[in-house]
Amino acid sequence: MKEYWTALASLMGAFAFLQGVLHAVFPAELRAAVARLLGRLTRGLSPYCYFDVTEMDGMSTNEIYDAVQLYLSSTAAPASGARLSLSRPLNASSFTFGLAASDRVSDSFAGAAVTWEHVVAPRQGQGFSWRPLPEEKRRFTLRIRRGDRDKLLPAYLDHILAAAAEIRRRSKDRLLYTNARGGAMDARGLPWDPVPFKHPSTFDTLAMDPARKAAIMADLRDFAGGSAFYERTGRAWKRGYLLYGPPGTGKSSMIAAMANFLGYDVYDLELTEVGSNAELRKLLMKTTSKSIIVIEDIDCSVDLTNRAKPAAAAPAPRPRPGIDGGIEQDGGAGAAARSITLSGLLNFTDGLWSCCGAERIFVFTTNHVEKLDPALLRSGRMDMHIFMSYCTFPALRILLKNYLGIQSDGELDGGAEEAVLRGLEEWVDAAEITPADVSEVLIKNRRSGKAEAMRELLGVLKDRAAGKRRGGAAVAETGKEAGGENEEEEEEKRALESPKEGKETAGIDSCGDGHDEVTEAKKQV
Ligand SMILES: Nc1ncnc2c1ncn2[C@@H]1O[C@H](COP(=O)(O)OP(=O)(O)OP(=O)(O)O)[C@@H](O)[C@H]1O
Ligand SMILES: [Mg+2]
Repeated sequence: MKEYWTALASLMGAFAFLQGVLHAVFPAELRAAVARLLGRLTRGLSPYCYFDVTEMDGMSTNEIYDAVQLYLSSTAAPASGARLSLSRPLNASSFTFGLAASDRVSDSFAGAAVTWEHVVAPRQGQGFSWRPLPEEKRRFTLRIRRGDRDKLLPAYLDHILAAAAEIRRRSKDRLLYTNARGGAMDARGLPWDPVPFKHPSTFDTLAMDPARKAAIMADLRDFAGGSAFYERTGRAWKRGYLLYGPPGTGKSSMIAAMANFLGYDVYDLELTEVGSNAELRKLLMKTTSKSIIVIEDIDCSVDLTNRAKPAAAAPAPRPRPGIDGGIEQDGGAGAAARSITLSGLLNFTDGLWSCCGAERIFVFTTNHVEKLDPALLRSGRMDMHIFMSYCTFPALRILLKNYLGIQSDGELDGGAEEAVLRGLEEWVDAAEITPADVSEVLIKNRRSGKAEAMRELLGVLKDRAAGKRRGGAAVAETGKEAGGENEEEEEEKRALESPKEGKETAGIDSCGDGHDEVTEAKKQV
């Protein structure tokens, strides 16, 4: 036994000596070349071929990497002993399984077995870069048999991309992206910050006229399933919606309902954070398909009334980190080139750049549609103009259902409650109350029981209608003093005599078929 240990020790000594000599005699480059050659030889003899899916593709993120990660976490079977990393993004409702570094999972497709390995290596030396890169290099390596290559590629990758898209759509968690960093990119080359989007608004809870709601839902359904139609007609697969109306009528709630209905992510584009048309284009290019790109309060964001000249009166974008990480100063000679113009925005929604992805919806909201440039409202840009009106009786019924659980008249106890409901029907239009205000009253009083809550609401409606009537009379009086009443004011006064006749109609105007005009909120008072 002793001789055995002595022989082993001298063998190891000889090996260490030989290694020292090799290192001294052969330079590092030569040794690396030999290692590469050996690697190539063994790969040449191997029955498998390998494909790397890296996390970063040059300076941008690789969509296939994200898709593979999502697909593997839900479908592939971890090899025995594999380690899965578990994570849950802040506020997300479910866990995400990921493959830990250097672990493998197996999968099969079209009768062929494949293996995925997750390889994580530290990034060596950042080198020169406009922005910091992730500290680790990550990639998935796909191993398939040489004979299966034609059968699997590209069909297997298409399958993974489709499956990942479906998983994303099914998952309850939408993502809400914001561009709070201006155009500055993060380490993965994205100018958008995602947070889980869990807005509970749906078309069921949205208070608006059921016929109009059904029309919007049908339009969205047609859009989402319209891949063949858009291809056949040569149209870009995108659609624009303009939501307009007073504050608190449900414009933002409608956007959330749209996202939840279609299973799309939402990009909330803050125009005041965007310094130039070029930056706007970059933001657009970094949005994914199946998404809703929202610009809220478009009339307040930037001055968009003149196509030709840059936005001189626009709120000045604040100094912010530029794309290359430096601080951009606004003002001076380059300021004009660094502001958003109407034509820049039109290109964003309608120009060639708007087609750099598919299945995207643009939604603009405003409280003052009359302030918008007609060019922005032209058909093809905003295909559907949706007026979000004050609360009507059908909308009020939905709020009564949401907050008090009143589904139908049959649930009301006979005379008294029924009478209050009829009172609500009679006064709701004249009160010109927003669904937000109705919701407030119902939330405040819901603990006192439905009868009491409805009575409170009726009181509020009557007070408001009386307030409007007083306001209207004062206007009429001023008119008289100024030289006589005109016919319109006469009519207004007459209408206020009876609340039922003072009614605001709401309209949806689908302009996709060539109508140019915005449906105005017609006040028939
Ligand atoms: N049509 C509606 N249906 C259901 N709830 C509504 C509706 N409109 C408003 N609400 C309620 O009022 C709140 C405010 O509504 P929302 O933010 O959607 O209004 P908005 O039209 O976007 O207002 P703003 O113009 O000020 O942005 C919502 O959280 C929701 O609870
Ligand atoms: Mg809003």
